[in-house]
Amino acid sequence: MNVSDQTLLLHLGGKLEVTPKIKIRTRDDLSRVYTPGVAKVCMAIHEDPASAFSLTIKRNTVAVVSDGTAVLGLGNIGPAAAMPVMEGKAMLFKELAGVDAFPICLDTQDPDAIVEIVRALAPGFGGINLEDISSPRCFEIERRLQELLDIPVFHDDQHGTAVVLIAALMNAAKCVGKKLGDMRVVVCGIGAAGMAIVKMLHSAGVPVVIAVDREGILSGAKTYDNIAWQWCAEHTNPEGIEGGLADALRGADAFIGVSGPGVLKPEFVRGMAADPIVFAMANPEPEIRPELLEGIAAVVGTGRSDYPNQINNVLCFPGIFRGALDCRASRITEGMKLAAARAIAAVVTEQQLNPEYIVPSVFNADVVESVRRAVVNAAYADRVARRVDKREPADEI
Ligand SMILES: NC(=O)c1ccc[n+]([C@@H]2O[C@H](COP(=O)([O-])OP(=O)(O)OC[C@H]3O[C@@H](n4cnc5c(N)ncnc54)[C@H](O)[C@@H]3O)[C@@H](O)[C@H]2O)c1
Ligand SMILES: O=C(O)C[C@H](O)C(=O)O
Ligand SMILES: [Mg+2]
Repeated sequence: MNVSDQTLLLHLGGKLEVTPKIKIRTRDDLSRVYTPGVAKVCMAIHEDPASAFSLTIKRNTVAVVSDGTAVLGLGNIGPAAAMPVMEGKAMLFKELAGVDAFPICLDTQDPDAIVEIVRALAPGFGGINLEDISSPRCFEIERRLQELLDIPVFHDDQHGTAVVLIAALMNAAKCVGKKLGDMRVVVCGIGAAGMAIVKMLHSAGVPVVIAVDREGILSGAKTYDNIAWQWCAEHTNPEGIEGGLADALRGADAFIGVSGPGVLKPEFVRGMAADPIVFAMANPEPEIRPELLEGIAAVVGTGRSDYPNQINNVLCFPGIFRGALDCRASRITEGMKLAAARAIAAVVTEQQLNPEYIVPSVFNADVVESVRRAVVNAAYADRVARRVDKREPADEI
């Protein structure tokens, strides 16, 4: 790596800073924002804890928490090396949705310690975005934290990815004239992202899902120590087929990769059903480079910004948290996630939809607002919204 590398230069000193909203010019200002005036505000919150949402930054803050165990597809590179990704996520939260997000990288890989630390730091936050925590530890960490906290705990690599994937699949299916309800879909890489994708494919009505990981097709004939793999063995692959990825893909309508680089070969795609859909979402290097699929696949997407159809959780997490914060949701429900997926898909109009444009651009300003509205409405419908105002809250972000 070169010291003049543009990307490294851009990161000198990090990508974020904290900026006060009020100027302190006089002694009067000082006694209001700080002691003695601030004491009155502290006591107001002490008497009515819910007022923390109106009197502190809690109404607009999200903690982006990682332990550095599954950073992009780079693996267990530790908390310090995870910081640039978490700073990047925090930037996107602010730039795209006005959310004040804090990158927090923890120097422990012990699930009990992570749960206790995040529980203890939650009072100043309106939401917790877990990021790049390896599976299967991530499932337990998320579940336990959501049980302990009354603010949304959302593991982005699971649910953000699944939401955007479902949006992409809805639109890709339209492009090739197929229905989700008739599809045969292969998911490769049953980790954080893969597990949530499999579950959401079920909720979206896909009848045949086949899950593949390093040991090949997950099958009910075997038992697995990994809880995600065991769940898939019991709930997917209804025909009980066995073998590797090539076997799984024979006759399949879609490949969804959230595994690692170079896993998919063009010849496997040639064995798929007519008009194959290939979503190679491993970052930074996908399961297959799109140029290898020219003339073979009907629709191709990756997680990267340098190819068409960027299927990346950045299309979801800013809007879903914007909506959750605006209605003060206590959690993020299945209904809110499906509403977000439909909203992302619907940003691409029938006229615009084509195999190279199935998901909106990250820069499309309609995405966050559409997701926000859909999520707020679903939160009220699912009775997890705690803001008294109805539906169109929080223009005063
Ligand atoms: N595009 C997006 O928005 C997006 C979102 C989340 C994750 N991802 C990417 O998806 C990948 C997985 O992320 P994760 O958070 O689920 O990680 P994870 O570590 O939780 O899971 C990865 C899974 O893939 C499996 N795997 C790895 N190599 C494999 C291979 N050669 N064949 C079959 N299975 C293999 C692993 O055994 C593991 O179960 C990463 O590359 C990540 O960057 C992309
Ligand atoms: O960070 C990204 O670009 C997407 C995703 O969260 C990942 O871990 O790959
Ligand atoms: Mg991630």
